[in-house]
Amino acid sequence: MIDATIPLVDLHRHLDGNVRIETIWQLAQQHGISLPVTSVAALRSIVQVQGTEANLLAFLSKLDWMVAVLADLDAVKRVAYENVVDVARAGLDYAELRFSPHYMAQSHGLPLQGVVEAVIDGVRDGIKQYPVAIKLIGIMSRSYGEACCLRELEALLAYDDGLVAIDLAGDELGFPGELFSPHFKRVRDAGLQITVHAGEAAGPESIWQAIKELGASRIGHGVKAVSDPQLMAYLAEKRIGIESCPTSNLQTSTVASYAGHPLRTFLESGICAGLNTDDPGVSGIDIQHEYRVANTEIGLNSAQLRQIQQHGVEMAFLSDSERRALYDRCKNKAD
Ligand SMILES: O=c1[nH]cnc2c1ncn2[C@@H]1O[C@H](CO)[C@@H](O)[C@H]1O
Ligand SMILES: [Zn+2]
Repeated sequence: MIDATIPLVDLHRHLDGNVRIETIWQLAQQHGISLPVTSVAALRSIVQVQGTEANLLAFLSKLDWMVAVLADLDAVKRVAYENVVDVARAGLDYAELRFSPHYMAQSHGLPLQGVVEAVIDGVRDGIKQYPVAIKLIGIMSRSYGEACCLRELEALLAYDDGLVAIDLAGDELGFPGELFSPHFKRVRDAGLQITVHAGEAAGPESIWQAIKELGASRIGHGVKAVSDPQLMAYLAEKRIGIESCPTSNLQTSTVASYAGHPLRTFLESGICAGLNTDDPGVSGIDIQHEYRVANTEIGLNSAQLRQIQQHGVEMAFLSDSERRALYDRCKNKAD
């Protein structure tokens, strides 16, 4: 199902949505943070989504447990490091890990720039020990408003050579993209790439806005694009990459069932769509799970799965030489 000759990538993966349950438990003990449960097993049942949530915001509240235990910068660094280990153990060749410094900092009032530095440090330590390639995407958490996102962006831009792109995530309905036009002007001026969560909770107009006003060259989720044929044609023509995350979409009730996921329609419309995990720790999944459901539930055949895998490499924020190196490494591994 997964082709060993094509690099396996995960481009939409929140590292602050992937804190290990055992790590939450240990950090809570270490820092005297009280949890509403008395065992690791019970913790799993409240941190991981069981079935589906009513909407995006209910799903996002699950991540709060993961950042509630980030009591100091060592904890942030640990989580970043463990994310690299998880990427390697999942059999991925390359991942883009995204994180929101404000979201990670807010529970314990950590310094924003310190958080960015700790994430970069933790990832650097991880890739010294594991044979994976990683790039980082900085997130502005829109749910905290424009002013907070500006501070968050400034902390991220202070380390712009450690990042490949900026994203906008959180409450898409409550905080529409137009509030963040000035922010993305700064991102474009800094020469970073842009991906935006759009068309997940809001409609196709949010995707148009992300592309035309904010400058997104990739879209996170983009589920609602299917209701706008003109947009579908535009996405295909301009090769705007769609970062699909089917299990996340099911768990946030963005789609009612896997069968109702638009991934197949994206492919059949010539759109460059790939498969990703979003918040693997919250969803309790890995990338193999997403390929499996794409096959058995969404109904993609093996040629389509291969195409999806290739799309991931195509839309990765890599230079052409980095992309070639990734293919070469993977080919050597398969030989
Ligand atoms: O599926 C998602 N949709 C929108 N926002 C998300 C999703 N998953 C996580 N975050 C948001 O990303 C930041 C942490 O990286 C937080 O703002 C969290 O709410
Ligand atoms: Zn996401």
